[in-house]
Amino acid sequence: MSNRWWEIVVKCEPVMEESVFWRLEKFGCSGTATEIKIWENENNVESQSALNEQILIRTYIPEISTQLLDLAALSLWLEQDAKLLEVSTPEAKWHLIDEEDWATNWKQHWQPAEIGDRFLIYPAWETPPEDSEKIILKLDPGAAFGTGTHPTTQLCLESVEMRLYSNAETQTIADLGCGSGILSLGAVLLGAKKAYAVDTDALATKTCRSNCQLNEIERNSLIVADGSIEKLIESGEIFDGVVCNILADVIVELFPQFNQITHDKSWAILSGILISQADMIADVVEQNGWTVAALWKRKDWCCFNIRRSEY
Ligand SMILES: C[S@@+](CC[C@H](N)C(=O)[O-])C[C@H]1O[C@@H](n2cnc3c(N)ncnc32)[C@H](O)[C@@H]1O
Repeated sequence: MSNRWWEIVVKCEPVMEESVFWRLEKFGCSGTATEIKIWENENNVESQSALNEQILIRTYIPEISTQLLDLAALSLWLEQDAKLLEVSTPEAKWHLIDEEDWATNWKQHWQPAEIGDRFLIYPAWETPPEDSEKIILKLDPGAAFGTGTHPTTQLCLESVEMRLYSNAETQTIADLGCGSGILSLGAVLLGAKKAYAVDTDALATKTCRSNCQLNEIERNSLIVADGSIEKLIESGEIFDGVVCNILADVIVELFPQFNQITHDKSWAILSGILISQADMIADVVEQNGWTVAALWKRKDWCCFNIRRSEY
């Protein structure tokens, strides 16, 4: 049976070879190989003839075992390793290879899973039980992120459950970087008044819309739009809660605009953040007048529960 693999290519200085191999092995890659390449050092104007020897390390990991967020984390770890060795930052690139039979294979591996106390995530192609006490959230994530298998999604959905525990029907939610829509769907299924989901990836918003239909969500209860925080600002809505599971660097960029879409008692859930990036996020949160209420961790990842008021 064939499936899709990520081909990861790291270009780095030869001195990093061992540490890159170790890092890739720890990440779960197999079949790692090195090619020696010599590039002209275009940045070195003074010595036009100087050559910059770099190596290419090529490796593979099944798509089923990793997600884009993990690959971004890998890239960050490589950058940190290079800093420790005091060499230039390696360039890591990845792409998917071989699509044959992928969907079938992936569907066999993705099974229904409980998240938090209330949710049972069900693949669209399976028949959910009729007598479950859980809220059944049906998903066909397609190519979008958000099956519920990633720790950051789980942490966010558990936080949404906690936030909406007693007052769901009063809450309007923004889902910034919605992917499959799992977080805003979860909020609406918990009884939230309304949710707005945005994503810069048109495939994600398309998937989110079809997941709304799958879960029989009324059109006005979950609005989906292509774009980012500017779409939420344009909506003119002031949100009681914002969920945002994107990479830390993107959160840092977007967070100063959170005050334009929230009121002074709003809350937010931030994830997609490596534990090593928590201090950076806490600083940005506090600099913008928000308070960190709780920090949850799972594996290498963390999730911030924050609020605008001080109490
Ligand atoms: C890690 S996924 C999260 C998906 C889902 N919310 C979850 O928790 O599983 C991040 C999503 O954010 C989207 N994204 C990345 N940068 C963005 C930005 N600046 N504004 C809006 N969405 C963005 C990506 O396309 C991706 O679908």
